[in-house]
Amino acid sequence: MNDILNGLTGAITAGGKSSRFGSDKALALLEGRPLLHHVADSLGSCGLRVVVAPPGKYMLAGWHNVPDTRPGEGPLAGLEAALEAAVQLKGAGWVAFTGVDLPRLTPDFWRTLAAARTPGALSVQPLDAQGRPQPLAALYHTDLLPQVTGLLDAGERRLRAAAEAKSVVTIVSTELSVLLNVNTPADLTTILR
Ligand SMILES: Nc1nc2c(ncn2[C@@H]2O[C@H](COP(=O)(O)OP(=O)(O)OP(=O)(O)O)[C@@H](O)[C@H]2O)c(=O)[nH]1
Ligand SMILES: [Mg+2]
Repeated sequence: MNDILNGLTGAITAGGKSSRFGSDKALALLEGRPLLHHVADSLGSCGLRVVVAPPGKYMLAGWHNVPDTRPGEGPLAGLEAALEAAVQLKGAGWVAFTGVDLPRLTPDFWRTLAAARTPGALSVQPLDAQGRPQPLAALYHTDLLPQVTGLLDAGERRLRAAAEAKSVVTIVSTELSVLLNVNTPADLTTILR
C-alpha cells in the first residue's frame, strides 16, 4: 500500500528525566503496554524510525537508537539530534517528531499532518485545545537543522522556537484527545477515564 508516512522519518525524543512523573514515563504502562510503544506504533509506517535516547536504554525493534547531541538539554536538543540523524541516514526531508508521552497519537493523525504540508513550509503543527500550536507532535523539515543548531548555541531551549511562525502550517485536529500528554501519574489516570 502507498502510505504517505513511508516517505517520512519518524522520531521520538526520549531523553527526558520524567521528574514530574517520578519514574521513567516512557516505560509506564497504559492498557498493559509502555507509553513508548504506543507512540512508536503511531509512527510504525515511517520509512525510517529513530529514537533519541541514551544508547541501549530502550529496545524498539526496527528503530535506530540515536544519542543526544546535547544530553539533558531538552526536546529542542532532541529535535537537533533527530534532524541530524534523518539527514545522515536518509537525506533531506520531513521528520514526524514527538515525545514518549503522547500515547494517543495515531497513524491517521500523522497522515493528516503530512497531507497539510505546503511548498515553503518547514513545520506542520496541530492546534491544541487552547488553540496553541503543539510543537511536540509535529512535522519538521530537515532544512531547519542549521537554525535549530544556531538557536541552541544561542541558549534557546524552547521547542516552540524551532520554526518561525511564518514557516509553520497549523491544523485543527478533529480529535483533540490524540494530543493527550502524560506529565504526571494523575495524567495517566485521567487518560483512562
Ligand atoms: N532526547 C532528549 N529528549 C528529551 C530531553 N528532555 C526531555 N526530552 C523528551 O521530551 C519529551 C517531552 O518532555 P517532558 O514532558 O518535559 O519530559 P521530561 O523532561 O522527561 O519530564 P519532566 O522532567 O517532568 O519535565 C519527552 O519525550 C522527553 O523524554 C533531552 O534532554 N533529550
Ligand atoms: Mg521536561
